[in-house]
Amino acid sequence: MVERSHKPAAINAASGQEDTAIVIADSDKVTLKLQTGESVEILLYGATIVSWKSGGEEKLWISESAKLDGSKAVRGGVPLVFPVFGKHDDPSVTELPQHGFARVSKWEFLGKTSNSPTNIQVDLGLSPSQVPQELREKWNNPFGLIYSVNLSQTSIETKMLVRNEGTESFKFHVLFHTYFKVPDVTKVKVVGLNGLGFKDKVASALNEVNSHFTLSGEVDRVYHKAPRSVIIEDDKQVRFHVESANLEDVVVWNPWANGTPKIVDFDPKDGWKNMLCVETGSVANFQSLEAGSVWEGGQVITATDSL
Ligand SMILES: O=P(O)(O)OC[C@H]1O[C@@H](O)[C@H](O)[C@@H](O)[C@@H]1O
Repeated sequence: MVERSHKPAAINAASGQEDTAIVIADSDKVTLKLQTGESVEILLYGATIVSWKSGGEEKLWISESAKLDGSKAVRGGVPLVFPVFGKHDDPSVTELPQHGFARVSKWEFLGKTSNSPTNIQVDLGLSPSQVPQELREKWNNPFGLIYSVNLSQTSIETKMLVRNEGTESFKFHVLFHTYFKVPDVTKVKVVGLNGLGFKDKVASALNEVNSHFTLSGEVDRVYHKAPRSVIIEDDKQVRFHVESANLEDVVVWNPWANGTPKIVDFDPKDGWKNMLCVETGSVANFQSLEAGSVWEGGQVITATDSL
């Protein structure tokens, strides 16, 4: 149970009238719905956002064979990366699996923290007792996470609060691993990352073009000290605006045709054409958190084609 001074009252069932925003929570999932039709679905497993609908359309890509039963991390939506990004040789995290344990732990629904007909927010919490035992032993730090998801008519906001509840400092990575749904990734431009230093995790074919890049092959890049604002657009229009707060890095990932056959739960295999991960986080360096301290970072994603 995550302790907090102003813990909201949990709601366990449909709480709204038909003319207002509602939150529906069951033992596996929390659903937020605005009266204007927008919605978000969050699995308690991993606190993974598995659907975001805005303007009548799904905005997130999710694999047709994604496991939604808590048997493995969800392939798609917005999985959460904590306390390590990828695999890392730092002794404090080296035993952990790729991307840590937040995405494979069952979170607690803490409740609804704001609500109007056009805006609704829920909080979810994770503490060590909810982390699978074998993983908890590999990162034995007393911590509390509070993950807030806020839905409004054209945007979602995701915020992570990390609290050190121990007597010694610890370090961590955190990342919102967002799978954006796009009509044709070969036409996508990511605007805002030009000229930045990055770590290339594959020797990829990537065409740098002035203030943006287009994709023409597998890409897996960690852009360090990225700007707060990144835009995903294609030949037709700006699709998404991603605005981050207190997050230094942006990861861009698409496995392309050669990469998807190696990912067992990636379906259809040509689904890479319709997805792009643009992931805001703090992963190039560790954040260090003193005993008793709190860190917070987040992002707002606006679906500009719904405006
Ligand atoms: O297959 P996973 O563990 O969900 O990771 C997917 C990808 O996640 C990205 O964030 C990483 O940069 C990639 O290297 C990785 O392949």
